[in-house]
Amino acid sequence: MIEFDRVTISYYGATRPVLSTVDLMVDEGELCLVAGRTGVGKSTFLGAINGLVPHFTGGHLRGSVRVAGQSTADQPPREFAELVGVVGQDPLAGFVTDTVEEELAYGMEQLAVPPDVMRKRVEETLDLLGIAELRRRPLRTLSGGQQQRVAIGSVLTAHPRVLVLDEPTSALDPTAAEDVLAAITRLVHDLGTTVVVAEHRMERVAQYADRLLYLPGDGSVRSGPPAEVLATADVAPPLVELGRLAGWSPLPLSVRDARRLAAPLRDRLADRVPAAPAAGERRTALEGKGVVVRYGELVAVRGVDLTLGRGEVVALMGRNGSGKSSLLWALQGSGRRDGGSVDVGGEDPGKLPERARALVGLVPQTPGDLLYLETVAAECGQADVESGAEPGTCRKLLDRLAPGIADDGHPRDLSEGQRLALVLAVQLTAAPPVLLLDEPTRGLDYHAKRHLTTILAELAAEGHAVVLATHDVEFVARTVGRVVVMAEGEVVADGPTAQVVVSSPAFAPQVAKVLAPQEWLTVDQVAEALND
Ligand SMILES: Nc1ncnc2c1ncn2[C@@H]1O[C@H](COP(=O)(O)OP(=O)(O)OP(=O)(O)O)[C@@H](O)[C@H]1O
Ligand SMILES: Nc1ncnc2c1ncn2[C@@H]1O[C@H](COP(=O)(O)OP(=O)(O)OP(=O)(O)O)[C@@H](O)[C@H]1O
Repeated sequence: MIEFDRVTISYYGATRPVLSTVDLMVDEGELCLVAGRTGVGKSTFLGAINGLVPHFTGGHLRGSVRVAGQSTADQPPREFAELVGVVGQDPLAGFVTDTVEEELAYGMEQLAVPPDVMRKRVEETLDLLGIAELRRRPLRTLSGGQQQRVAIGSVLTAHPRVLVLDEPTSALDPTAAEDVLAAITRLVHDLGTTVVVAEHRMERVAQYADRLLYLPGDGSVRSGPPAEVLATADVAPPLVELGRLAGWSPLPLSVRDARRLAAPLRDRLADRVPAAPAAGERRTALEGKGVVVRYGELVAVRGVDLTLGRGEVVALMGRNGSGKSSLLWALQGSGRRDGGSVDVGGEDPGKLPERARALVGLVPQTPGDLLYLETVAAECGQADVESGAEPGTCRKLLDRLAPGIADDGHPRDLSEGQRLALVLAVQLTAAPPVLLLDEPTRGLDYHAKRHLTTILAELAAEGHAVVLATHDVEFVARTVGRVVVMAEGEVVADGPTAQVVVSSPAFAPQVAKVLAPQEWLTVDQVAEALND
């Protein structure tokens, strides 16, 4: 169905090609997971399938890419729309209409699908993605995860023969991610749709994949059965790491497979307890009382009380649309706040717009909005100057999160994960007393996330308070000491990580599911216990 014949892709100014002489065949009805470290070229690879690369992104392609026998060189990407449906990394950028319903119908209108069929598919898709209530909503008023659902829905309705998805679950809550993947697997089984999906959170997709396309970073693409390729890949989901640690073969890709192998490991761990983080006496860094955020009739945050201690790293979790981003912006001070108070060291950031950024930093869901200079070096230099940090501070942080980014590159040309890493580095350089991060792991590989965990722990040790709104349960398990869960604008759970996540079907990390009823959260904890 998809055929790469000696494909080499280079961007201008780059020292080496992103892909080099790649030969590859993907059969009809296969579900392929594309994986590799941040910035290796996953989006470039996906873009080549419908000709977006190089037609829209610039760069140069040698060799040929064919889909269902048609070459991408001969036709512009829009001619491929009937054949290849694409969901990009930034849903908002891909929207062409104003409301949810219009967006779901748009693709079908272009293909002249009869109105009665169109109606039916729109209804099915609204239900499938749990967005029926949002049907008349303007797209720009949706939460990040709601937008991502619409973006996926609008492509599914057109029933393309090939579906290309770039990090399709990065903004979805764990349950929604499972639903979307189930819907996609159904298309593969029922309609023979061919699916190519890039995803950093491999734990969400690996078990559904027929094949793994792994980009090691040297321009090649390694292709094979997921468990086989993962045995040596330098990115792997927690289950695979646990399997490597315990010596399981074949490596498990689903929790169910892992549980079957796990009895001996549970026995070895039976008399150990996971090391618990020490919770000391903490001075308050931020106190929010009765915070309310309204958008017209809709109350997004309903009188939330939240106190953050200095030295705390806290995760804010909860379904898409439960009010996490709204709460973060209200706490930061530049977002809406229709009631309640926020106190940071005796000041209210909402009443001091010019001071707000110095008191509370926020990395938004679309981090690129914060970048406005021409080069990576200029952004880093500016961050050092503005924060009074030693020259080179920001660049060092960036290198820990995403190594190898050129100084003279334009932030616009960075991969999604690289751009997020840059914005994180800028904010971490400023290091205000309170730091709020909205979904800070999109586009980041497992190594980058490990470094982020360490950097946040260092900040906490210096007395900063950090809150991350996230759906990345694996990142939460290794990074935070406390989890706050929101539902419909209210806080419904607040406590130590293990207590909140272990027994939750949605928020439990893979290790907890495999080793339950024991309360292990991460592979590192298990490794440490086995070494004792
Ligand atoms: N339009 C462009 N011009 C110049 N360089 C680019 C362009 N697009 C991407 N690059 C560079 O090419 C490399 C591959 O980028 P790509 O977006 O394909 O990576 P990725 O694996 O999808 O990354 P991520 O995991 O962050 O999504 C990166 O180093 C990036 O900086
Ligand atoms: N500008 C707006 N106008 C109207 N409604 C809005 C607006 N911004 C957000 N909402 C709604 O408020 C609710 C909370 O949105 P918010 O972005 O805070 O959720 P979230 O928990 O961060 O979601 P996600 O996990 O998807 O990012 C959602 O139902 C959303 O559709």
